[in-house]
Amino acid sequence: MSSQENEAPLPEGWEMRTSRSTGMTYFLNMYTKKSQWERPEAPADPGEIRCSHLLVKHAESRRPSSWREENITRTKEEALELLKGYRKQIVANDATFTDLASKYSDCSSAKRGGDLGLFGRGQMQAPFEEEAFKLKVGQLSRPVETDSGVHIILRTA
Ligand SMILES: O=C(CCc1ccccc1)N[C@H](Cc1nc2ccccc2[nH]1)C(=O)O
Repeated sequence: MSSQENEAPLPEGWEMRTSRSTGMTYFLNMYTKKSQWERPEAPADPGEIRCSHLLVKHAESRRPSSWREENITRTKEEALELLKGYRKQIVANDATFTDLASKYSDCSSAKRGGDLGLFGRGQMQAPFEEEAFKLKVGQLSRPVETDSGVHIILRTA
């Protein structure tokens, strides 16, 4: 075992193993149970994560309609301003994410406080996935734009 292998701690979610057949060191992703020979440089991809989101749609949204508003006419800029206001309230603890998502999210997940359940890569629109998989559990994203509108995302698991 070279000195390099037992030096700096491994990124989160990885463990070092020794192959029973070859005695070689390999690295195991503790979430997906996938192994690799190369020493990982980044935290292990969790495979699936769980998030809630608050979506504010606008006139250019793919489907400018929701349970809240049959015909959504606000501009993208107005949507972003609204969303920043909600984010500020949440960060200042003046309101909870669940409460604001339930009241104001233009996604059907509003009925569940914005909860989208567990999802893996390849299931959500790319900008949403990219931001969501960067979040640590409990972390709230900055505003993210998708074809659906503008979102803030809370990673819950
Ligand atoms: O696509 C859905 C349903 C999403 C959902 C997933 C899992 C559980 C519950 C809802 N709603 C769209 C709005 C929308 N666009 C999104 C893009 C990314 C993530 C969630 C999104 N929600 C819409 O209503 O136009």
